[in-house]
Amino acid sequence: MVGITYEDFLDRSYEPTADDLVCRFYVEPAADMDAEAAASRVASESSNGTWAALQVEGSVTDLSATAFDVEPTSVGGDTPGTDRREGYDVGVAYPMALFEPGSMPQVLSCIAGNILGMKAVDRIRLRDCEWPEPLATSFPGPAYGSAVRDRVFDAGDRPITATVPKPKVGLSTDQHVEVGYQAWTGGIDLLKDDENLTDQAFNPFHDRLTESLDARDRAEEETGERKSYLVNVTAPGGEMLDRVDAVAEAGGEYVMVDVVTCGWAAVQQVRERCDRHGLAIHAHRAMHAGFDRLPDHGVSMRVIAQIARLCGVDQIHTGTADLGKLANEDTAGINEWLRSDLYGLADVLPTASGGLHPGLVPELVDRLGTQLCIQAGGGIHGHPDGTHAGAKALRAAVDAAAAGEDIEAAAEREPALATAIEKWGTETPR
Ligand SMILES: O=C(COP(=O)(O)O)[C@H](O)[C@H](O)COP(=O)(O)O
Ligand SMILES: [Mg+2]
Repeated sequence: MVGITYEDFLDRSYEPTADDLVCRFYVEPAADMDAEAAASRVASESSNGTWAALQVEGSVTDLSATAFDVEPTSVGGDTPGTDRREGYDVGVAYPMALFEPGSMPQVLSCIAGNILGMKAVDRIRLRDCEWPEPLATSFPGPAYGSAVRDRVFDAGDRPITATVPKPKVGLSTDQHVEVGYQAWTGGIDLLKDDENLTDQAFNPFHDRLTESLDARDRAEEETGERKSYLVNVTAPGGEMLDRVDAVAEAGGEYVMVDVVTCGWAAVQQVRERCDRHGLAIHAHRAMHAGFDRLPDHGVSMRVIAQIARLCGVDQIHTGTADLGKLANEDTAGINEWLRSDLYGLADVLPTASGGLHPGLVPELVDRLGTQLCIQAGGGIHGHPDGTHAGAKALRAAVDAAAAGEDIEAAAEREPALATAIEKWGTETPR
């Protein structure tokens, strides 16, 4: 390895082996770099090289990555707030031995580490990964994935439904639980905490957990349907694991984790702890847009979803295929990947959320299919007749879409749905 320079990390004739992790990047070289030099720097800095030629005494294991593909491409310009930009599609192959099996933080410190801030490139985005079997199967993957529809509920092939009480923070425990009860008895499957509700004085975690699960039991008895609660266990370190244990003790079926703000090491710990208890994991992706919103930089939502699947979440937010209030990246394509075979690891049930209401359900199901969790907050609690009516409206819209029935026909039977359609129509909110 004596005298190795970054040019040594480019080989256009290299053919990735079955054990290589292949990453696809979008790269805009710095003004004084050509595309091949920039691609070499990406492969170098993300594996075992640096900016300087190295003088190494003795032999070291060669863990160099190889930039094997550098083709002009362009991104952006097709969605509001993005400009069309010209750059390069760069393929980099990483040898398996570079990675610590089963450690997502270590993997990401290679493939999404220093290179994101490297001056050799003006922009760089990790767009996609092809995970080799030895690396993928060193992670547990989800315990249940889309099987939650049968294992936790009796939902068959219809989308499961969830709601997050609004306002997202500020409701007392009693108010929160009452909203949950009204939603459950109106037909919603899952009560869900919001991303910034954890253990605050106005609504403490343990009170909310036990009282919500009591209300769940009452709602199950009243409706004859199975119900569940996505309680947000997000917290630093051991406290989060204690909260996972508390959910199991209280008779919950799921925990919810803010996976990006927590970090992947924490998600891996939660996955391990949930395994002991047979709990499923719902992944909220708050902060993902800091990585994936710009098409020319960061880490794509596609890759974030891949990481989440390997770490073992059962459900994850992947957007609304542009029907809702938040910017989305290829929801349908990401959902397809989450369903695809990955060396026998379980799939992940995608959650569509963010600005949804009953009138959007037919188009949502048309674009994304029924293997879905459909979550509505404002689209339920903003119903003119309140939460219970809002829940009935969403459930009627979902049942109709799953049965291939027109929403108008369903609205004739369910007045709450007619009211929701009258209020919001089929408009996309902002
Ligand atoms: O609170 C909500 C939705 O509330 P509402 O239904 O009132 O819009 C979720 O946090 C967002 O869906 C997150 O976004 P994403 O799902 O895109 O990660
Ligand atoms: Mg939210």
